[in-house]
Amino acid sequence: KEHEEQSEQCLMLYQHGVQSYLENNFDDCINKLEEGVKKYNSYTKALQNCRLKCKEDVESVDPLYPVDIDNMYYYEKTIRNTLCLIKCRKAHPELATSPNLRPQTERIYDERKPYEYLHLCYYQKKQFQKAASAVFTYLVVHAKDDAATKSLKFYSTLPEVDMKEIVNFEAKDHIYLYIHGVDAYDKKDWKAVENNMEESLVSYLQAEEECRALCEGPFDQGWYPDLIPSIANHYTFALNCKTKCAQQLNNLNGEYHDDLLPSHYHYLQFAYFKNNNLKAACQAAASYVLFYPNDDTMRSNMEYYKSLPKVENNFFTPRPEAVYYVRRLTYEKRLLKFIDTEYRFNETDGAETKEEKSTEKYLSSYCKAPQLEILTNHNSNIQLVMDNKDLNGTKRFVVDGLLTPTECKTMLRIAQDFAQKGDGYKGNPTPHTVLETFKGISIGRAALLFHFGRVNYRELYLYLKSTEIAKKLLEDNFSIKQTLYFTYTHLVCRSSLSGNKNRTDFSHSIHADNCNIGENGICRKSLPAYIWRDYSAIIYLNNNFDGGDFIFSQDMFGNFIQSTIKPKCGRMIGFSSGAENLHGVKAVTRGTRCAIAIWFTFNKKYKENDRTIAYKLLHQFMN
Ligand SMILES: O=C(O)CCC(=O)C(=O)O
Ligand SMILES: [Fe+2]
Repeated sequence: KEHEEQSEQCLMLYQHGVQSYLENNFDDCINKLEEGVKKYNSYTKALQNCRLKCKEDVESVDPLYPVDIDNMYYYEKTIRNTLCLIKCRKAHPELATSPNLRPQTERIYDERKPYEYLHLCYYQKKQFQKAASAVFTYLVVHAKDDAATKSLKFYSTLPEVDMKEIVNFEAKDHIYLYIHGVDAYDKKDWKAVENNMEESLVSYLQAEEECRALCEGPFDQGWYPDLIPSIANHYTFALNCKTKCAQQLNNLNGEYHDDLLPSHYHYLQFAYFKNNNLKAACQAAASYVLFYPNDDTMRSNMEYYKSLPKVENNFFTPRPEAVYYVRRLTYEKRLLKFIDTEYRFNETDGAETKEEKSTEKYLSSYCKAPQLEILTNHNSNIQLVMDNKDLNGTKRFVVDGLLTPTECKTMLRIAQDFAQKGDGYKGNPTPHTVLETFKGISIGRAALLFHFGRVNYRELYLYLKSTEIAKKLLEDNFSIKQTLYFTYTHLVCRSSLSGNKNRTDFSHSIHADNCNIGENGICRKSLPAYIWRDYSAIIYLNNNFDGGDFIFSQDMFGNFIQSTIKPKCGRMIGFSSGAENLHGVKAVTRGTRCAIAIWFTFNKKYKENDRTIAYKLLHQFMN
């Protein structure tokens, strides 16, 4: 259909291509996938061009009034820019009919999925060289893919395949220019280094602008914030996307070069020096140190240049594009850091109300979320390792293997990057003991960070999935028939502030999760305790710290310890939240101990609404 959305078409072409492959229809597979890639690339190219051109166009127009009041220059520009974008879209057939690609479509093409099948179809049609290049293109983005690696190895043994001719079909211009530049450097062809590196630099910066332009797409706020917050939210979302562009560009055919952009200046300063262009050499050196101010090698190069008779002080002016780049980068980093640390979504409203300070306030208007059924299909590596008897009590158990080491690392990364001091405990950074800091990130905050693009969908998915498995394990082990609801979920880390191994205080003193132990030892099920909690689960993520054992205790002072559980990645403790399960955490005397703590309730009123929002956001994203 002619008017079918571009996004639909790209998606369909991919799906049909894969289907054709499965049906052994290899010609059709090649046609569909090639066409999909072509369509996607020409669509994104057209979109980038419009956005970049319009931005440039509005810069050169005089404003309607000669004085800038109330930031009106800025808004006038956005209004002009919008007009320009509308016209530009109209002028491009592929942009006119469909405003935007769906995230699912973007993911398929950005992750080079078509090449995963395309190479197999090329192979079947005996187009071996193309097959090798296609699988190589796929490998550039999926370096660890086993099947693809094996295929490339196999193709390279075929007599029809010339290893030197294997190319990355999706390489941006700077990739091969840079590679040629490095080759020229090895061959001491300084003029060629100069040319290739200068060209590569221009291409790199251009590619980065294009990538950034693609980030200026739509953003579903999901609710209706005021003018300023909606500008801020949308901008943050785009900004976060933009900061990831360098990552893509630094992938040099599968090898990741963190310093790809600055290294251009490194090569250039040397080439210019060899070509006797001292001024250009000094400028390149000065540009390099903008990125790495403390680089000893470059500093001493500059000292050496300074000592040369013909060199003047003003030679050491960094190049304008480098100055601009580094300034922008610095500002953007500061802004994102500010957002990460200062945005608090959880003002407290007193412990008597619900414990959860709901994300709902910020993402209101979300209601019924479709459940993602895949979530509870867990692997069979989970094993019961301790039961009531082993733990000396009732309604408690320990399982291992809930998370893999990689999954633990992912969760730890979220905690490291985004946990806030005292989260879940009214912002108190040391709620349990002054000798440790306590940081947390609730499922609600993770969902918001995902919404703003700071946490990716795999991470949020893992957070949800692991906690869903915990729920299933509780239900199975305790044969729970009633509907059990999540009431609060947070990922918390406790970090030691004192190396004293003889500490006698607790990281978390002995308590029950749903009542308050009084002087008389009786646990009162009244507010401000979290009386609605019925079950508790703790999933551990690491063991590279000292202390931090979990204990079940008969008394509130820890004089009669019933059992001790050492945290480790993938271990989970499940127990009922009442006085029958007094427990605590021994002091953490070195390092950081992270865990996901989850509470459940039978009382629907205390259901964790943030979780519903998280599902809804994830669902939207995946569809
Ligand atoms: O982190 C743990 O092992 C237990 C934490 C705990 O008991 C709680 O947060 O209520
Ligand atoms: Fe507890």
